[in-house]
Amino acid sequence: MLDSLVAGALADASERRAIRSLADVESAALARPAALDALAQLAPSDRVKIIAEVKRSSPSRGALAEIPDPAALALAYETGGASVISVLTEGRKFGGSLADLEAVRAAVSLPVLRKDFVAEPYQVFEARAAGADLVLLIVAALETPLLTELYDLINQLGMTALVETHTADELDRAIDLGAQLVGVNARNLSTFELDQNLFGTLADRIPAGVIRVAESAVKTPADVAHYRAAGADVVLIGEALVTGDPVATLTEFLGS
Ligand SMILES: O=P(O)(O)OC[C@@H](O)[C@@H](O)c1c[nH]c2ccccc12
Repeated sequence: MLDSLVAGALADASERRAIRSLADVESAALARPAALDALAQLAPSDRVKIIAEVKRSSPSRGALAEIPDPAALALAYETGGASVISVLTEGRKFGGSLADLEAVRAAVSLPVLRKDFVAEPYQVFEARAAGADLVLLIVAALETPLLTELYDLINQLGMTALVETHTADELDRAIDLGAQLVGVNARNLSTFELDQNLFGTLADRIPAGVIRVAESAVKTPADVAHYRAAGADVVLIGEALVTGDPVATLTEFLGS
C-alpha cells in the first residue's frame, strides 16, 4: 500500500510539473519569506504540544469530514492551542491538495507541515512555494540516498523535516540522518494496523535533544496522557479533531 501511495503522489507531481516546471517552482520557493522555526515551536516543555491535522479522508478510515474551509479549521486549531498545523496534500486517498496548504498558510501564524508522500525534490520545492515550514519524510518509503537528499534539501530551504518511522531500524536511519524532529507512527502504512504501544517501545532509542512526536490513534485525553507518559513531546492528531469540535477537543486534550 505504501508503494502505491508513493507512486500515486509521484504521478500527480509529474502532471503538475508538466504545467509548472521545476525551475518555476524552485524560484517561487526561494522567493517566499523565510520559513517559521518549527523546532522552537515544538521544543520540549512541561506541557505536551499538538500538531493538528487537516484531514478529509484516509485509505484506512474512509471519509472523515468534508472540510469545505480548511483555513477556518486551521484557525480553530490555532485558537484551540495547537503548535503546528499539518495539512494532508495527497489528493487520491486523503482528499487534500496544495491549495489547502496555501489557504491554511494564509490564515494562520503557526508553522505549517506538508503531509504527503514526498519522494522527489520537486515536491519539496512545491511545499516551500506553497508556504510550508515543515515537510514529512516517511523513512519506510525512501532508500537512504534519497532520504538524505530530500532531508538536506528541506534544511537548505530553511524548513524542518518531520522524519516518520515505524520500526527500530527506521528510527536508527532517522537518527543517523541527524533528524531533530522524529515521529513514530502507530499506524503501519503498509498494513494499516495500529499499535498504540509502539511509541513507548521505541522512544528510548531517540537521543536526548531530539523532539519526539507520537503520531496517530489519539481519540481521547487518556490517549494523549498515554503518549505523554511514554515520553512524547508532541502528539500529531487528525481524525479526532476533524470529527469533533476542534477548539473544545484541543482544549480538552491539552489539559490532559
Ligand atoms: O487521524 P489520526 O489517527 O489522528 O492520525 C493522524 C496522522 O498521524 C496520520 O494522518 C498520519 C501519520 N503518518 C501519515 C503519513 C501519511 C498520511 C497520513 C499519516
